[in-house]
Amino acid sequence: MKIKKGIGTSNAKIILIGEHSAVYNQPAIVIPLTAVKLTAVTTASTTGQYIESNYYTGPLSRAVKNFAGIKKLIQTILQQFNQSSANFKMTITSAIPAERGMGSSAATAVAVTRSLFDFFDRPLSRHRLLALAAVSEKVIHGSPSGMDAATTSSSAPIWFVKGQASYNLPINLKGNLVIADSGIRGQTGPAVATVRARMADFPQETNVFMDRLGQLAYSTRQAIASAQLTKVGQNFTTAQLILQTLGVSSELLDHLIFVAQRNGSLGTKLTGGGRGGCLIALAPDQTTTDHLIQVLKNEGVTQTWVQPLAHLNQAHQQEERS
Ligand SMILES: C[C@@](O)(CCO)CC(=O)[O-]
Repeated sequence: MKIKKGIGTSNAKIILIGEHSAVYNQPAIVIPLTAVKLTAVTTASTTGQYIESNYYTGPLSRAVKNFAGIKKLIQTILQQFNQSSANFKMTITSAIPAERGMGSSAATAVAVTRSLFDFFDRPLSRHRLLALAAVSEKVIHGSPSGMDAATTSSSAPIWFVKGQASYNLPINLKGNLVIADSGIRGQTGPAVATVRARMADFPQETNVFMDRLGQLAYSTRQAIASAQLTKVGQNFTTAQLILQTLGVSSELLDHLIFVAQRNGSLGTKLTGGGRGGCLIALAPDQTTTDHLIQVLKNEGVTQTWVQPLAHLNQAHQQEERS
């Protein structure tokens, strides 16, 4: 007899521009890293509801802390299916490092939702998928823009504005995006809370920064479409200065970004929630890419990924509109 399996997958995500300002309805440009995947597999069981993953292994009922959002998501889906006491085992395997600004929590929510819908043979619209992913993302920082789930569930780059993902993002760039893990956990929740507090205390000044980040997203969109790699790089660097001023960078990130700039990067910034996690650097060619990776590793970077920018154009052309 064939054993029933519910399978869900998702990708890592990298924010090119628009972290934090997306929470305040400014546009963002976000790409999936389709080579860095997360998979959730649900199978039938006779012994309750069991989770096996890097974050938590054990009965679902006992999951706490960093698995609380996913626990709430699973319970919400089971409730909607009238299957609250269904027995199953879910195995989550991930190549996305946790808490590094690469969308690990949203990717988990997306793959878990897809896996459960597949297991119970239910159709899943994109709209419903994103609404459910928000259930767990809200537990993490209260006011998710939704762009992490929109991107980790996609295979094409996204122009994200006011909760709406658009795949109409023409890309005409050569060179490489180098992604480097500082090795320090990012802190999306505290970073979002810092910006929220700043917005409450200094609304006018903080809104100026948000507007500027929004303008940089529009400018980057234009530069991406018209092969202006240098302009994209300048925008990355300007965005980093604003993110630093907002208090979401860190000494280590600032140092690594400085090193990348000194070694051929056309523009370098943190990516994701910040306070740790990853940085992105724009390399115009393979020699610069290899050099950047070497110098960043010499400075203690723990892991690097390279996204060829020309591939983003192909992904855009095969864009999904489900
Ligand atoms: C910091 C933030 O802008 C991106 C986190 O990857 C939060 C969000 O958009 O939900």
